[in-house]
Amino acid sequence: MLQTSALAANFYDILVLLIFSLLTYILYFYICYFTRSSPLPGPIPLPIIGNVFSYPGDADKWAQQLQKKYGDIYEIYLGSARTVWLNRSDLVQKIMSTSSENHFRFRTIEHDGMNDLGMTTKGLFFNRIEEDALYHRKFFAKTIMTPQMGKDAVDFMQVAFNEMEFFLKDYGCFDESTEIDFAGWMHRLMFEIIIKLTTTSRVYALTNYYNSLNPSKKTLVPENEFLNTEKFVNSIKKFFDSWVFFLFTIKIMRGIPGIRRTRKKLLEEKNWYYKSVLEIVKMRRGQIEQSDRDSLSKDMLTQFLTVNTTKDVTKGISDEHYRESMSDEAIAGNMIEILGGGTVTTSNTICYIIHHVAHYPEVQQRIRQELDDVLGTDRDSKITFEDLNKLKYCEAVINEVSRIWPTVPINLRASTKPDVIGNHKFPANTQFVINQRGIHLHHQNWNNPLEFNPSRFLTDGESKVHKNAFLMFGGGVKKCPGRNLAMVEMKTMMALIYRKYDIVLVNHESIKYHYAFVRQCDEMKVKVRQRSA
Ligand code: HEM
Repeated sequence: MLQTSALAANFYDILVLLIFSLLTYILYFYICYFTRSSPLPGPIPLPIIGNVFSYPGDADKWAQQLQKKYGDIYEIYLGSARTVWLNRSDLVQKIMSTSSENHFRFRTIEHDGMNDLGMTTKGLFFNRIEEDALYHRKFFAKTIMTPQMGKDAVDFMQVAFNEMEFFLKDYGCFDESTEIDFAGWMHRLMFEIIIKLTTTSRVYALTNYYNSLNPSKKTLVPENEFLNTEKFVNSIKKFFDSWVFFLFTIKIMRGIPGIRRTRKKLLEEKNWYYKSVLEIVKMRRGQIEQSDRDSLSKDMLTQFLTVNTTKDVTKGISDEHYRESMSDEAIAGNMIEILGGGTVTTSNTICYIIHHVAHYPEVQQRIRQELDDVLGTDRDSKITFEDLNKLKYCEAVINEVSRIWPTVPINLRASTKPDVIGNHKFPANTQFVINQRGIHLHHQNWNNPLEFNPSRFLTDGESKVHKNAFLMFGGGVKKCPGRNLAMVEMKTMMALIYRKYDIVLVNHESIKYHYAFVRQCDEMKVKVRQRSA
């Protein structure tokens, strides 16, 4: 009896101590919060979890809601980390500067979520080893950014598009009643293209997709490294889902049972993707070892694999810091980002172009006029890289769709030095969130910002006036290194589609998508017809 009451007293003491500690912590938290330097408008955070309880699962929607309520600069706490959200072009000027003095060199501050996902020591996107990331970017400059890459892309896009046409015909897609998921085909097409351009391999992603839709008609696929392209394409989509999960789900929440299961699944998926790419890297290394240097292709994967070896096919990529060859793990880390970046961004943007243009017949008419003028009236003629440079209106359409409905609506940057932005002082290691869509639709930057008007991007349009008001590819030292390739791919695709086909949307109203850092089109049902006019 005595023991029980002693236990109860102990329990009571512990409870009081816990409550006292908790209250002290809450008091301390709010004293720090209300006396913080450079306070900005924003919702009052809760201790430990900050403002994440009001995250609606879509950072783009959240950013627009918050901008309406708190203006062009506000703060949000993700857990205990303060993040500063910027919504006007002049506020991002320093971040988007191309000067070598730009100290906004990382996407995030030290981030336990991205560490958990294994992204902060590899690749480019979230790599916090600055020298590594800068070095990896050099490979883009020597491969993806070159005019030769653009030329190869135009040529191969036409081969892959012909294959897709073949399957669509066989699928009965030109019949009055057949609907196809345009997004599904685009994801496979762009995956095929980026693999071919960066590794020289063919992987037959369209054939595999066709087989998956048509189990009775198995078309044979030649032997290749990426046999399971369906799994690859789905893993790439999940890879981007995992970015958002690990960015916005704070550590303490990742331990809660249901959420812990999601974390586990996403990690498994990412690990499958990484390991599968790693196997391909190892296989290619084995092939290179058996080959003469002169017989090697100069694709991106071969450049990664041979740099600083006796079979080096790169031209001056290595620098004073990098005298070693690149490890298979580092190469796989780069490749998963390149294949991911090269697949989901362009394929989704093409879907959004089709969706928007379908609502503006006069825009479609003008696209066709330009295509007829530049490419002639033979709708099967070969398209060249030089032709694409003349497609100024098509380029304006791509830009206008991306202004109104950017595929990457929100961007991230962390400072490495103290700085002043919008008259507010921020210490080093401040996390900034750039509301790219908010900037694209800001009335201070654009006339009638909600109006869909591609002409604003023509030479005599208004777009040249506004610095940093258009951030389709981001800007500054981390600006998208795939941008030239992406523009070539999208213009080629527009030419291939609009000169020959009418695409009829099944659902005119809304786009079925979810936010995964990239806005991912989940499905876009369309009917495809031979061009009528
Ligand atoms: C429509 C197509 C595309 C869009 C809208 C797009 C958009 C973007 C944006 C907004 C960023 C962030 C830039 C910044 O932080 O300032 C980015 C980064 C990046 N993109 Fe793209 N991108 C596209 C195509 C591509 C392609 C085709 C590739 C690869 C072949 C690619 C690879 C990358 C990589 C590796 C980064 C990370 C750069 C770094 O962190 O240093 N992107 N992209």
